[in-house]
Amino acid sequence: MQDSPNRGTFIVIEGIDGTGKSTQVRMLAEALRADGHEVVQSFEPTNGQYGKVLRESASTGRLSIDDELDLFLKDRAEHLDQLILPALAEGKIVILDRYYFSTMAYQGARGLDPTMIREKNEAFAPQPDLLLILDLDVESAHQRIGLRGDTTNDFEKAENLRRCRDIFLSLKPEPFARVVPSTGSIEEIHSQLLELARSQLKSASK
Ligand SMILES: Nc1ncnc2c1ncn2[C@@H]1O[C@H](COP(=O)(O)OP(=O)(O)O)[C@@H](O)[C@H]1O
Ligand SMILES: Cc1cn([C@H]2C[C@H](O)[C@@H](COP(=O)(O)OP(=O)(O)O)O2)c(=O)[nH]c1=O
Repeated sequence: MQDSPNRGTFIVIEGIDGTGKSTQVRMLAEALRADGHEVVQSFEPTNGQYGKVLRESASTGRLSIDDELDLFLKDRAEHLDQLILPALAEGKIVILDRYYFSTMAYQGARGLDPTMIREKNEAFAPQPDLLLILDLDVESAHQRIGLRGDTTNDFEKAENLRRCRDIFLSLKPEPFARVVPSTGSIEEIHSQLLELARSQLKSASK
């Protein structure tokens, strides 16, 4: 399936909240379209039947860890089936804002073993060709999204995100992963990501 000769290129952008993922996914997709590629951009959790339950749970009360993991897996399987794999089979570039590395990080930070989470995902979800991890300290990321860190809730969120960041950084040795510091300007980071994506596309076409 993923190894068909017409397969496109699968790029994933990850990082904790406020690192600039959605900004960079949009800019990267536009730049690659301007280069003449067909690009599909998407995000997880999706707006599909399982993704909706996950989004609603953020305001209606958090699910049990097992139910949460189960829904992220179902949402991803549906996303792969309906959008990601068909686009790759047609030779398109797919760019995702979050994928199973977010499950490793966030459900891992909540107490599950990231290695177990990875195995459950890789049983059905292909590895991306390029994983771009935007890295920023939790305080700066919080400032960008307007959290001040002066309530107990903010403090707990910060502790949790520090664990997420560490899990993302643990992926650094993977051959398909690149950690990009998200401390520069939006334009600077965009240039770095575009260069990495273009060199991936070049090596894939050899
Ligand atoms: N490199 C950057 N420097 C300063 N602000 C940024 C940068 N990248 C993004 N932002 C701003 O930070 C906020 C969060 O960015 P966003 O792309 O939504 O992040 P994420 O999708 O990772 O949560 C937005 O207001 C965005 O304009
Ligand atoms: C994809 C994914 C997201 N998440 C979390 C991360 C986010 O806090 C939340 C919603 O993701 P997202 O919509 O990307 O939020 P934001 O735009 O605020 O970054 O879902 C998980 O816990 N596990 C996962 O597998």
